[in-house]
Amino acid sequence: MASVSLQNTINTTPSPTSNPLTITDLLNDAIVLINPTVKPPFSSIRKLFDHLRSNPNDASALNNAYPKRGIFKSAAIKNGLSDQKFTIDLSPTRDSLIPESIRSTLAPHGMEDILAFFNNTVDTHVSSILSSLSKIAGADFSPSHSKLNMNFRLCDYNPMTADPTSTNGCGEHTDYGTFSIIFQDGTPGLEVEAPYAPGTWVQIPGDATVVLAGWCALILSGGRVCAVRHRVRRIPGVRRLSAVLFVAPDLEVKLKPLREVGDVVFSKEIMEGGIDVEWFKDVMGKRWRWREGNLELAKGEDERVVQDEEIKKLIFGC
Ligand SMILES: O=C(O)CCC(=O)C(=O)O
Ligand SMILES: [Fe+2]
Repeated sequence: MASVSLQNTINTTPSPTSNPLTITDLLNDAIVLINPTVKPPFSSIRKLFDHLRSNPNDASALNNAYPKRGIFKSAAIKNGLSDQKFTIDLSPTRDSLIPESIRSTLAPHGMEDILAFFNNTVDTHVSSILSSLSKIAGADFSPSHSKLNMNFRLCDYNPMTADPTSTNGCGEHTDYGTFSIIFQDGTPGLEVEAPYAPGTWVQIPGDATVVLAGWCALILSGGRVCAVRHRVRRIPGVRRLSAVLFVAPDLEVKLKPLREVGDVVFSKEIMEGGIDVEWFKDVMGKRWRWREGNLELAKGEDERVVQDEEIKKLIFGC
């Protein structure tokens, strides 16, 4: 993505001196930093996580509103190998399934503020980001995003997990959808891989709000938009909160380039439009739920396969 405003405070691993590229070179085309008009209500986010952890009945009632996957995920309490974080996964659909009685129980614990924040962010930012992506792609993204397929995620990188010493907050991955907006509470930890220097991780300042693109944007744009790998490193003993808005194409959209392909070679399946967003989300979802500790793989499924490698095979055919 274009026009990245990067400060000198961004550090890379390995250190910038060992790399001939400047920081701007490293992340240009990868992310955009925005100055959001609406700030996340981090005190409400903290309150809601604390409430759900100390009131298991309310947590179960919330999860029963969406029994397919649950809403409050706390596998990291028991699993020291998964991502060491708790999450609350909301969406407009999930929101509409939460019974009034649970909503009013959770309202004083931050829920209403949080939903209002996400709805406000959608109204303020989504269509302008879709227009920017359309410009970069040279193709209109709005028809494939007419229903606004979105998810709202809250993350709590809490020191009180099964492995308090682990630095793994969120393993490296690329989001499946079109773009994600990541809001942070001021605590660093988010790192982005430089697209033209694989293996070089750039630390994003903790107060930055970042827009990064996912696999669907790369495919729809014919390779003109980068899908950006990122991860979160935990600082042991330090709590970090984030709020993420994920935007993806409508579920029935065929995932193929909207115009002729740029410098990228896509698999036959992609070029023929054999994969739709719903199927792709399902395949991706299985891997990320495993990484997050919320899914056991079936016997014979290879736990060592890295999510991004599997997905690259599907998209690029090798
Ligand atoms: O917490 C963050 O800063 C990023 C989380 C993330 O990348 C994700 O949940 O996909
Ligand atoms: Fe992500």
